Amino acid sequence: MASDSPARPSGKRQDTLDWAECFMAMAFLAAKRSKDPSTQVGACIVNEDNRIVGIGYNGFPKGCSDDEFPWSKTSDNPLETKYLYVCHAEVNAILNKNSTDVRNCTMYVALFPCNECAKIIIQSAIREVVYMSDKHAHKEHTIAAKRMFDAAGVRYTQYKPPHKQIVIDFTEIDWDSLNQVPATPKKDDTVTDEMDMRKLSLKERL
Ligand SMILES: Nc1ccn([C@H]2C[C@H](O)[C@@H](COP(=O)(O)O)O2)c(=O)n1
Ligand SMILES: [Zn+2]
Repeated sequence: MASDSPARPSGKRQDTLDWAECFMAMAFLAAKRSKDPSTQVGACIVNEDNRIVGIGYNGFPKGCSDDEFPWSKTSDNPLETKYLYVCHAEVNAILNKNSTDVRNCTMYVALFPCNECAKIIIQSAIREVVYMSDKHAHKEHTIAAKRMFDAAGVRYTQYKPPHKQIVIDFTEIDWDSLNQVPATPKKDDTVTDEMDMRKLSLKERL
């Protein structure tokens, strides 16, 4: 009798993330890099073989310092708000692509794309957008984006996550070995190795 007979399950893990959950989680993880104090958006582009070909989050363009450009939402002077400078997550994900193009790909994104991103999504031949939140559905930029997606044949579907949270636990694999510091360094010891520095600060916290 074959060992992988349906009558005898192989014993594989059942509680893995499915593709959609995994890619949406990647988008949310990328969003953690955003310096925007009010809204952090991430996007993850996946090809037809379920390979990730681009990831991005909202932020200022290269060379435009996060510390110098404004993060405000409002100001008497529009030049002092973030809106004139920030690159949206969707555009960054497309620009960050590690393949020739993103033709026929699917974009997973935390927030429904605006009209400007929709134009770029369409022109780059992305075929599907899977989004989590549609909180700006009533706004013109979303209505215009949907109008363009409908005309261009880009499908968009809201993702309903099966779980409210996914926990990433750094202690799962080998936390103990990180905490094994060979010897307690004396106060005046010079620690040069980056990992040793981490061990030290971990140990200090214990
Ligand atoms: N689909 C979207 C929508 C928005 N963003 C970015 C642009 C801003 O950094 C932020 C929105 O700021 P708020 O007006 O909520 O303070 O999110 C994006 O990347 N993709
Ligand atoms: Zn946008």
